[in-house]
Amino acid sequence: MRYAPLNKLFLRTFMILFLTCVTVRINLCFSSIPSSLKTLDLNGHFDFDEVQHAARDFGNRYQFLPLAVLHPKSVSDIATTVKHIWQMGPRSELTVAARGHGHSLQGQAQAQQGVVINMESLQGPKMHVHTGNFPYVDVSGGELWINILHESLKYGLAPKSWTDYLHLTVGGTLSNAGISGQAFRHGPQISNVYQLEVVTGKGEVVTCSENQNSDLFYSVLGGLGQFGIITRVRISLEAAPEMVKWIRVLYTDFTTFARDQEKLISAENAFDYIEGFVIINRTGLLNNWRSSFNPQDPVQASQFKSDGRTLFCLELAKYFNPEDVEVVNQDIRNSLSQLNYISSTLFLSEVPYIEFLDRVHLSEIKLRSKGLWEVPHPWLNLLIPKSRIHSFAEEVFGNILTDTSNGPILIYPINKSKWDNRTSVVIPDEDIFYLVAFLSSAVPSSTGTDGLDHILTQNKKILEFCEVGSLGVKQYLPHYTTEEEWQAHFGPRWEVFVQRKSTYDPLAILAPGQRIFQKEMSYAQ
Ligand SMILES: Cc1cc2nc3c(=O)[nH]c(=O)nc-3n(C[C@H](O)[C@H](O)[C@H](O)COP(=O)(O)OP(=O)(O)OC[C@H]3O[C@@H](n4cnc5c(N)ncnc54)[C@H](O)[C@@H]3O)c2cc1C
Repeated sequence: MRYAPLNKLFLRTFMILFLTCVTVRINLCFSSIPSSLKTLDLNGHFDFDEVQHAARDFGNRYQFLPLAVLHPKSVSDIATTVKHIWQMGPRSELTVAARGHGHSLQGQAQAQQGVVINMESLQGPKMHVHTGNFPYVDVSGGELWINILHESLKYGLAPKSWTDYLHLTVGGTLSNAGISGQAFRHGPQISNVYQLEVVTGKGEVVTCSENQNSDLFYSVLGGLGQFGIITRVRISLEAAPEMVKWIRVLYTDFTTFARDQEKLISAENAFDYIEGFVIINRTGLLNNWRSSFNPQDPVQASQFKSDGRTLFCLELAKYFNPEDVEVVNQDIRNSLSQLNYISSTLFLSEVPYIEFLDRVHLSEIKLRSKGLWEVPHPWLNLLIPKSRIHSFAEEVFGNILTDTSNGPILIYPINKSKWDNRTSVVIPDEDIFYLVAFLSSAVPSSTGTDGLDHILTQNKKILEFCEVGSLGVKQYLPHYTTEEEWQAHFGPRWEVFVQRKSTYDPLAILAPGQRIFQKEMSYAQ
């Protein structure tokens, strides 16, 4: 009893000393992270001050401030940085996000208090086009698709599979899939890659392909950046056409529209690009088209009324070279004669190939000039099995949405046979599935139907409808916040995904912005 006060005093002193030591250690640990990065021997450099831009993306809704931005000049800069963080082990919280063009929607290319790697500054070997029977181009993982197009066209060649917008990086789209109107024939961009060079979560530089380190190759394709940073890519090419016949026709009946789309994606050589979009309650639609398209029958087209109607536009393209124009015109007439669109709504245009592929950039320039590009983009991209697309269309285009004034809604079918099930991407389990993309823009601080809250509520209703009806829908560019949701997304492939993570990025250093894993392999909240 006599010694009790003394014991208490000793205990208190000990606790104060202990807590002080822990605090100093933690502070030392955090303050030493930037300085330890500063000691790395790099060709490029770290920026610890100008980091705000890396906390933004196209979605304009999520902002996670990194500790540093690496501007790599070589692959070894990336490998050195990742290896350094890997060697620090679980005692450091540091994560690494490769940032392509930052066109993610919910912070997927960001890293809270981590390192963001600005992939566009990677200056690997110059882009190199190989001609011959199986032409291909070797590019940096941070290269923009528009630059690849320009370079390969110098050799009369071009990649086969695209995204609608080309100011995205190769590494960014290959981490998802890369889908556009050519996917029905060539598959997504991840089906058109021969080889990758990857920096894994341990900082190893590995070359992989179908025959070499194939598990890593397929893990990374569609892998949401979880297994490695893509530093170099070999992309398959084909002969590029000079010109494109670009066609639009309208339908009022969804069943007829979908039947024609499905007929076309199964036809041998009907068209080179097949997409579609939904238009609800739009005034003067065909009149607006006249700035870039010519109506086949101007008088009838001028009498067509789009107001108050739900319309489905089939968008087609046929590639050609000028010397073949007669044959191509005949082919197009034949293909169109087998479709059941509203005849007065046939609109045609003829544009250079490059202009066709880079078409969304024109809209970007217009929107930027009006200050409407850098607004919140609450996009929702869904892959819907063919067997459920009719109930989806009936409910979503008939009930949930009352107009399409917040942005385009794309809808088109894709052949599953063109996808490789060894990649990490998750798609519906049917031979044909539809991409439906709600590409909404929100007016900042609006509380009306063009505001963020309204659009998010609509997205939620759409997702709830899919969930309740068990439509077997998969999100493309997926975004979830709980482990249960990620598990449900991957379904039976979850185990493989986790296994791949523990093989290639066991400390969960890479792509923290996807919020699938947390460092040390525990899962996101
Ligand atoms: C206007 C617009 C149009 C679009 N059109 C289409 C379309 O038609 N089809 C389609 O499929 N998609 C489309 N997208 C979506 C687009 O493909 C994805 O958002 C893509 O991730 C953007 O590429 P990015 O270079 O900006 O990637 P970022 O947003 O920078 O990164 C995306 C993810 O990939 C990871 N990542 C980036 N680079 C690498 C790398 N080198 N190695 C490993 N991981 C990496 C990031 O960490 C992040 O997790 C469009 C997006 C926009 C904004």
